[in-house]
Amino acid sequence: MTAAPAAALQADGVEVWLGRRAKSRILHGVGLTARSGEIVGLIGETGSGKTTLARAIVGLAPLHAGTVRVDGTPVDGLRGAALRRFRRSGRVQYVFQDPLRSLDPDVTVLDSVVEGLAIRGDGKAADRRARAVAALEQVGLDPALGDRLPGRLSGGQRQRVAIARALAVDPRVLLLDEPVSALDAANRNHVLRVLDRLRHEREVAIVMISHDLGSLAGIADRVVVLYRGEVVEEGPAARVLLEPEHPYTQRLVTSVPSIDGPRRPLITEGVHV
Ligand SMILES: Nc1ncnc2c1ncn2[C@@H]1O[C@H](COP(=O)(O)OP(=O)(O)OP(=O)(O)O)[C@@H](O)[C@H]1O
Repeated sequence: MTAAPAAALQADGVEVWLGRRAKSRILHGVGLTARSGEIVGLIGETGSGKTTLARAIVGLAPLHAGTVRVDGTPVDGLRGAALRRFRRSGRVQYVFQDPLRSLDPDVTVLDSVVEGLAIRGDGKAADRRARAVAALEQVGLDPALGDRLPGRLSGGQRQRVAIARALAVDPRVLLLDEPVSALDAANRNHVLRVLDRLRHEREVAIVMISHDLGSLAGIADRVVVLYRGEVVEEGPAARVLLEPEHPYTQRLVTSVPSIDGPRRPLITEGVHV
């Protein structure tokens, strides 16, 4: 019998302390795993530590303890040139909650995606442009929008540009912080369909932080529940969202107006590109 391949992302025992003078422990030994092609929902109330966990995974928040592995290789202890090489490799991509933070307001959409490839040192300039156009098409954006500045796009379009920029470098792991919460229903559904397609086509592991449990019910395979910096429950999306076991998850789920059920079809009409 051959061993199962390592998860694309495996974080174990992640502990993070933050604060300038008086530091407080924000994460208390958190574990998070995502396999290729899997979408994992990360939920929890405001301040539970979701963003901090994503930042710790990409090396933006210091790890006090714990490990982060990508395809089985530890990446948390990387320093100096090794860390720069890992960052440049683009194997883990983090898309901020506000896509404007991921995008330079003075750089056109296409150049912004090209720039992500250039940082990685991928291919010749002409190849990078072709790959950037392909990435925009993959997220359902008309490449004609490539000449626009981010400020002249809708929120949904900007979110897709940020995802295209992250995807262009062929990541193994994509961390998305509230990718759909600020979007209207049509744009939300479009972004969700794009993610669902990409995990199959690109076999990327996706961790999706979201307050929008209805969206997660439609797309996530597994859900991890964070409460005050600890994982209190995790399991298949259907089980966690429809039959939560932990009282905290029960409160979280019942505070949402309606979850129609996992794997409900994503709405397809009214798409704005
Ligand atoms: N730089 C920092 N210094 C000190 N405390 C911080 C810092 N960043 C975050 N925190 C604290 O860490 C805790 C977790 O914050 P975090 O942003 O990870 O939560 P979250 O679950 O992502 O919340 P939200 O859903 O509102 O985005 C909060 O109590 C927050 O105040």
